[in-house]
Amino acid sequence: MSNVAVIMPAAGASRRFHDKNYKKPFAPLAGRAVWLHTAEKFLNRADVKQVIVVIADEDMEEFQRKFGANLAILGVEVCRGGDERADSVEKALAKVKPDCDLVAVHDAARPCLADKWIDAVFEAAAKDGAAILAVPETATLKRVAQGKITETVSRESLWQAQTPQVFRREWLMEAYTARAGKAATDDAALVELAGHPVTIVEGSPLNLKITTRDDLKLAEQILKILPKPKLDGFANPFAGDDMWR
Ligand SMILES: Nc1ccn([C@@H]2O[C@H](COP(=O)(O)OP(=O)(O)OP(=O)(O)O)[C@@H](O)[C@H]2O)c(=O)n1
Ligand SMILES: C[C@](O)(CO)[C@H](O)COP(=O)(O)O
Repeated sequence: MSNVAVIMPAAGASRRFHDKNYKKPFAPLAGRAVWLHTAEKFLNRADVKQVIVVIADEDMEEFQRKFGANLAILGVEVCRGGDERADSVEKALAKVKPDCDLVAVHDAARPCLADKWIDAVFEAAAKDGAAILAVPETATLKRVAQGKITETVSRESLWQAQTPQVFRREWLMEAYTARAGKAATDDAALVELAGHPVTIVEGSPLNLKITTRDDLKLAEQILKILPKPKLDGFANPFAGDDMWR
């Protein structure tokens, strides 16, 4: 069995979420914060040895006030994020325990995970060194400029990357060392650049990234149909509190 460290980026600005009360990782979803739903998917796994949630500087004080006691119970570590998602991952990567041979990066904004998808991408990464969940592109894609279509882009062989994205620790370290501040909207892009092949594991459109308020409504419905993770003795720290208001 691999020893997996999970990095959960939750330090974004949630600009597209347009909620004056909450950033999306902290928004209430079926009675608890989005990030807690996401963390739960990993916390009871025997192969997960470390969970690091990445929080923006501006949110750290409130986050610790609200969740500090539960973080200790759950063994979730906290790390300060950076300006870009890749900066946040890079900061957390420096805290990954050396005995973790795999590192899984999973958006805190993707709470709708099923164990079978995690199992599949972890297994593929253990075998191949790098693997990500993704779904085949099913829409017709248009390139647009000034509100007009300039090109219809073939969707042939196009997949939508998701997370978890899972890598041998040394490959991900190497990729981030070589990054030199380059922008990257996912971690696989940096591992590809470092010359390592990344295996695609077909996931599900249900593994939704919460980006807008409508996505939150969708996530609530999806959670109803996903198998629930078992989490004995977990106190719900989000007891309708208004800490993010
Ligand atoms: N500097 C950043 C930017 C993003 N993220 C995290 O990376 C995940 C995916 O990013 P995205 O969905 O783009 O979140 P935001 O950047 O917050 O969204 P927006 O672009 O609407 O501001 C989210 O869990 C987000 O919190 C992060 O940890 N640090
Ligand atoms: C990592 C990711 O979820 C894969 O689809 C996506 O790239 C995150 O992009 P965002 O702009 O940071 O949401």
